[in-house]
Amino acid sequence: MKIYSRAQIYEADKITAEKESLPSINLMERAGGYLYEWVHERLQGGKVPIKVFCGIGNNGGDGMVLARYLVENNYNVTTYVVNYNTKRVPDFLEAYDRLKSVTKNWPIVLTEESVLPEISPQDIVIDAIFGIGLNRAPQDWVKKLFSAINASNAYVLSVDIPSGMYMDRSPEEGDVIVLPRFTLSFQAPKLPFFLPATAPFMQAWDILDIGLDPEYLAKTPTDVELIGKQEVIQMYKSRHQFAHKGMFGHSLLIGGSYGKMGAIVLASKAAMRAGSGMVTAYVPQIGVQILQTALPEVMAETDNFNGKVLEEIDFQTEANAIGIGPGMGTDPKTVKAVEGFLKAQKNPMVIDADAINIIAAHPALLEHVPNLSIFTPHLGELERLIGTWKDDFDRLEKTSKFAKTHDIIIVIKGAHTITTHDMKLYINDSGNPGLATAGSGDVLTGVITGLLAQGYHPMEAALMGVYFHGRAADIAINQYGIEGLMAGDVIEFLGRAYMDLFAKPEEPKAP
Ligand SMILES: NC(=O)C1=CN([C@@H]2O[C@H](COP(=O)(O)OP(=O)(O)OC[C@H]3O[C@@H](n4cnc5c(N)ncnc54)[C@H](O)[C@@H]3O)[C@@H](O)[C@H]2O)[C@@H](O)CC1
Ligand SMILES: Nc1ncnc2c1ncn2[C@@H]1O[C@H](COP(=O)(O)OP(=O)(O)O)[C@@H](O)[C@H]1O
Ligand SMILES: [K+]
Repeated sequence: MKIYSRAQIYEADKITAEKESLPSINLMERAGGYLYEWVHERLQGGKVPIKVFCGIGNNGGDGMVLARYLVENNYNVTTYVVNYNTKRVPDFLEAYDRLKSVTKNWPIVLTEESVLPEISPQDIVIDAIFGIGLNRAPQDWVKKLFSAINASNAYVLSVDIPSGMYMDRSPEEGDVIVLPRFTLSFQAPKLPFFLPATAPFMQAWDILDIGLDPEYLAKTPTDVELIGKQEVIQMYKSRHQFAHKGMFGHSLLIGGSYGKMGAIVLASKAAMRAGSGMVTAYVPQIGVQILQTALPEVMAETDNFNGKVLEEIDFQTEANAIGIGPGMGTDPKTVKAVEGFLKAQKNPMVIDADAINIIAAHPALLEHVPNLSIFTPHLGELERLIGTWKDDFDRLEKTSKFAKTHDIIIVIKGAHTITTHDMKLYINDSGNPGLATAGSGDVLTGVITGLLAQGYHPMEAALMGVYFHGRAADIAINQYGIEGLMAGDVIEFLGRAYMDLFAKPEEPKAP
């Protein structure tokens, strides 16, 4: 699913109005009408007090239209104009006049001098104060209103985006954002809904299709995309009846060290479950027995030393894809081995954990990393690789520039893992906090390597791998719960994640 920028949303608004040869107030009427339908479906005429807070821009206009419908349908509504600016936009003013024409209870105008209204926990608050147009800090009295809404315990419904949330920067000290129970966002989700500093404000949300021009939406390329089942189905290649293991590639997982063999065991097993035809693990000698006992399906290769870490990376396996890093450690001998290994590589590979740390500490090695290689850092590893950042948006910009400069793919792991390549961002839509457990990153490395070995393009392998990893965890928590989930369980549910791609949605239960 595409995620549009603010400029693209404004453009879509404009084109829609032009194409339909209708004044833009009609689009606002439509948006407000859909908001009303959503609210009415749930309230069914109930007399709960509804307080509609409207700004003086287009977001406020949407709120005014909703308020008018509520008044016309005899709801118990009080409307407020949060008059944070003297420049009320024309469509807002039109929507304001239309509301005044249907009721004697005109909206209450709030200014810096006003006493803010009492909001009780029994109220429903409609937050239509700021939309995607917020571009500077609101005045203190407006922030006080946000805080009062948040402190009220009322049910808060935000229109389009919680007021106070920016489209292009994370909150800073002193910022206040409305914390809604639900957000109804127009047409498509917005980027901050998925970023660590702002996603916590999106406890529940849905998209309201307000009929923006489908042609514009379809043909406009976006810098950001949300990757879910529909996108992954299009990448997936099914197997034919006469398939044999030679067709699905040989994965080589390099890593492990004394006390950390589990990481490479998990990665190797995950590569098998992801569908790799064959898997070999390249581990220090002390790890061979552990690996072969744990995973009879996986072959082992080892170096010519007898130490606790890899001292050499020199293998016979003719691998279709290599994943390096899990459990490897950063011993100086291993660093030397990785240097030698990287210099000999031509094909894209998966670079994780300590392999990232080694490259971060020796940036000259980046020059030897094959193009389209997939780095899978968590935030700590990412910071070592690219340096610090100011906020979530700055991190995305710096990471995508770094990936572009070195022609690599970077998978920024986290609650919504974001993959970047060629200045585009792909946000993953699966996964849950059960994955915040030791070893789940090693599993991801195995899955992506296994997909790469099967001939998927590195971008497909990265996006599908992240999706299946998260989806497997989503299915697995039905059995293990979020707290109980372990990395190994995720591997066991990878097959179910594949099957789920084509699962029919559940039939509605008979009444
Ligand atoms: N396609 C869509 O998504 C549609 C969007 N519409 C609505 O339009 C909204 C965007 O409207 P606007 O661009 O008018 O913006 P907003 O209504 O979000 O903001 C209002 C205005 O306040 C100004 N402003 C920003 N920060 C301020 C601050 N701190 N203090 C004082 N003034 C400030 C801005 O310049 C802006 O013009 C969307 O969020 C949505 O609710 C609808 O009208 C219909 C269609
Ligand atoms: N709260 C969360 N929601 C969804 N996915 C998560 C969450 N926390 C972590 N993950 C995922 O779990 C994995 C953790 O990887 P990593 O930090 O490398 O763990 P480890 O080093 O223990 O293997 C990543 O794929 C990450 O995206
Ligand atoms: K809002």
